[in-house]
Amino acid sequence: MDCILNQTHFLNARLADGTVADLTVAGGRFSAIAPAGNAARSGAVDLAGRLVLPAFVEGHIHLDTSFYGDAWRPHVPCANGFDVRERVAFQMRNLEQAAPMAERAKNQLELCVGHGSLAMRSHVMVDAAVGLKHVETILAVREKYRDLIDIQLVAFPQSGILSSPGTAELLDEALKLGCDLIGGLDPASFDRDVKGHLDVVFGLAEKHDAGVDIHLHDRGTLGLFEIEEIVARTTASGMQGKVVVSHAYGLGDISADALAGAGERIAAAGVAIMTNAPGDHPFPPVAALRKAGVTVFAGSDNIRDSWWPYGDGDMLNRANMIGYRSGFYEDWELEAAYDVVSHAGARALGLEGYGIAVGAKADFVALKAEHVPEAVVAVPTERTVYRAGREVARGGKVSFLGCPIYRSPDIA
Ligand SMILES: Nc1ccnc(=O)[nH]1
Repeated sequence: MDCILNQTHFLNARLADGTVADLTVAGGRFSAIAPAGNAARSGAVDLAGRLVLPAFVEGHIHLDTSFYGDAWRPHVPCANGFDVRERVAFQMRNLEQAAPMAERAKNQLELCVGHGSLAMRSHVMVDAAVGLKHVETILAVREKYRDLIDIQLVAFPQSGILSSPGTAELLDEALKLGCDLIGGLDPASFDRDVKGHLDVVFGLAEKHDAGVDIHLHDRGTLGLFEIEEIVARTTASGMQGKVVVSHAYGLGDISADALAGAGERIAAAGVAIMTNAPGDHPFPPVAALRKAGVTVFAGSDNIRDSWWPYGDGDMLNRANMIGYRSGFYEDWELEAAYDVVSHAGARALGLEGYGIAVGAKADFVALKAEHVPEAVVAVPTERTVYRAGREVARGGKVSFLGCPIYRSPDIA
């Protein structure tokens, strides 16, 4: 195979709208999409009716803290109900004996690419104890893999901001080093100072023209109150479309009336909500929020780390979990579950050139399914993943085909 082939044809691609098309890729982007049977055939890849979807969007992961690919670490429950501090203590104890962070991050990253994600957002912890060590390591991993996957990094204050003196300065530094977004963590229950916490977060966002992505585990009306504070700040600082509340468990256990008003306000502020439909936690009502116009997207979150032993880096499986927990049965609902791990994720992350369209990046997955609803319920494992029109993974494994393609100059 010609590794630096600039133009490629893909024949007989089944698109999400049910049509079968021939796709032409030039310079890493789709240059033509025509009804099947029209493309030039020499050197073409026959997709034989496989469903072609844009690569999935892994919208929330922790590349620095997974044990995936390392020794199995049995889960240790919190002593007295969910407690972030306990989870972090467990994490730090175990990380001391774990394989080097770059190696664990690579294992996780290849797991995600293997399943068809070619864009991701990773939170990377910053606190007084670890300083910028995690950020520096994950920045280097991102650089190494930049031609394979697009990675956004969030400077994440895992030990709070006000309760971990020096963290605000470290977050500032992390943004200077190359993090794209500023994170946050339960301003009420963790730092016990919603205003003080958000002052730092939005202050740094403004200073660095960075997006915001806040971890919010706080439940019920406390969680809702914090979301409303974030919504107000977003509007006041003109940051519509650049702010995310991750987890937002509070939206999962409030009354329908409270939710209706909140959904409208969240949508109006352009604040997106990330959920992974986590095990036994209440989670945001995906259908109701989407109906209100909120961008709801998803991520694996933790993969085999201190939080839980689950996680497989497969966003199609995540769509299945989200659909299952949401009680989605009809085709349009299954399509919504798929949207959460694809187009909605692209919108939340502000990705340029996403989709199967002329001019879009040729980052896609070909899989054996009749259509999107079937893909969501069947979660086919037989998939081929293409980055800029070149095969990079097959059957769940990154397969570089021995080509030194990742330095080729025509990949943006
Ligand atoms: N779900 C979470 C993962 C990692 N850190 C957190 O605070 N929360």
